[in-house]
Amino acid sequence: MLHLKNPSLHQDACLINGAWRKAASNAHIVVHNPANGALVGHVPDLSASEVREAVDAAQAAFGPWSRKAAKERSALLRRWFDLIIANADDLAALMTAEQGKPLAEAKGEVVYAASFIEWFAEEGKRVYGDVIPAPTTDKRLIVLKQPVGVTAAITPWNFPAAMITRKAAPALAAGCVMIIKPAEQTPLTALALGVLAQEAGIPAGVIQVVTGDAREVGGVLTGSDVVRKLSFTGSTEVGRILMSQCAPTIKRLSLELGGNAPFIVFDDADLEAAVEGAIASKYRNAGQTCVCANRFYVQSSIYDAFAARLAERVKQLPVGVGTEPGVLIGPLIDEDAIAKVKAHVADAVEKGATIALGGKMHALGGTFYEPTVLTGVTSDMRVAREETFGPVAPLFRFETEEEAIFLANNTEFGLAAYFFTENARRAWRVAEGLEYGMVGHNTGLISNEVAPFGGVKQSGIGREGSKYGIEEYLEIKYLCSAVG
Ligand SMILES: NC(=O)C1=CN([C@@H]2O[C@H](COP(=O)(O)OP(=O)(O)OC[C@H]3O[C@@H](n4cnc5c(N)ncnc54)[C@H](OP(=O)(O)O)[C@@H]3O)[C@@H](O)[C@H]2O)C=CC1
Ligand SMILES: O=C(O)CCCC(=O)O
Repeated sequence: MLHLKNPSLHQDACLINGAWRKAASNAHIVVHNPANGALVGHVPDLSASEVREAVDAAQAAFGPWSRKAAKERSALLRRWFDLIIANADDLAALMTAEQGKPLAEAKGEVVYAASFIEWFAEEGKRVYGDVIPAPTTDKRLIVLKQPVGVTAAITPWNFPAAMITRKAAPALAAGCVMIIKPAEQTPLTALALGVLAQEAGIPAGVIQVVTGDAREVGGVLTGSDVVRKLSFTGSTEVGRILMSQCAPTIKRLSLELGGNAPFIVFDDADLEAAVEGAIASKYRNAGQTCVCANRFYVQSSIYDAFAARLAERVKQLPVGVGTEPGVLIGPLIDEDAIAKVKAHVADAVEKGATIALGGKMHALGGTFYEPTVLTGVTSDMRVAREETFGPVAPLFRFETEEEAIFLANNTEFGLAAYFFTENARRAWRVAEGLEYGMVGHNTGLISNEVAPFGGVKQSGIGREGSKYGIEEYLEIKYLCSAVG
């Protein structure tokens, strides 16, 4: 049983037009704790017509919200930020219960999630237009920035809070309104954020949270011509479907999709720093982030030393239920996730890889998998091409810088890449040669609210966070005024 200081955060209804609503049919979706399968709660399985009510409410809310002064929207967002920070312990407890990540990591995510609201509350006040010198004296040319309108977000289970605020905060700051559909595994954190948004005084219809069957809800949101933009974080496969569903109404899109992040360790790297960077990048959220290192390319002359040290350090990572003190690796989200990890490891071993550490289910069973290091990994293995989304570090060997860059880029994905070298000239060559939206040099952690997050190739479209993130929610209007 989950005990929260503020029990109102544990919602079993959706936020539609300022009211907390269950499905008229009483249908609901059950939320389980991935650590033990226990019931955590349930949320409405809304019908398409109930989701359409949210779209109508958003349409009605857009005008008044967009006409508020940016400073007034900013103050409301700031209040939302303050409430999230004040309720961080409860939000983290909810998150750990439904998502599984260790409590300290969940609290870290709550603070990270809040940081987007704080940042965009400020950025909203800095949406500047332009005055363009006209080619003739009788005209004045002005560029106005205006909110896109009604927007929708479809978000994943791996970051139940941050993937919502990274979308909602710039949307609201820009003057847009947003309907959010969280993942079915982690809707409770999303609803709790809705409770706090309402408490902050954000008006009815400006932010709404709907839960239900993904295809049905997604169908309404993508099919509506009232919804002018969709922001999605999740798999590339679903991103493709949503992109095609948005085509008939020519919606604006932000897509933050799958990755296959390379992590390159050159022989001139600080080995200890590279090992720590590898742990931070690979084992965060038990390997379930789109920016997690997925392929380790290690230069031949240091391969054995790096593998041995990495295995030694990974062995020290405590695995367990996220509420237990000191745990760093929680369970995977569900049976499908475990099946994928097992299949990737089995495929690698069958094709000649060696298990240096782990490589099997953890003694806790369920969806706990041992943090794993594989050596002797080659390009014909599934781990080279597919995102494992689990705590498995496959180590490939390379000889030259050119080869490392070629191998790193040899994928349809292009989200995050990492490399370790102490050589400044090489650092520039490699950073520029990597076909990725984000590159970490001598670090395994790159995410924060002030930097542009996003990918190239089939990892997505658009950027979130940073001064660029708000542009995704703004339209440019050109005004030509004849004065002569
Ligand atoms: N880029 C990233 O951050 C993420 C990448 N992934 C990758 O995707 C793999 C699968 O994870 P999974 O959770 O299935 O990711 P999905 O892409 O299936 O889910 C992400 C979100 O999309 C929704 N969704 C799924 N199908 C549709 C649809 N047809 N129409 C509208 N919305 C839809 C989901 O809803 P619902 O939960 O209700 O089904 C969820 O809210 C992972 O193993 C990982 O490789 C996963 C999560 C995040
Ligand atoms: O996996 C994801 O899509 C969430 C991104 C995590 C981060 O912001 O670093």
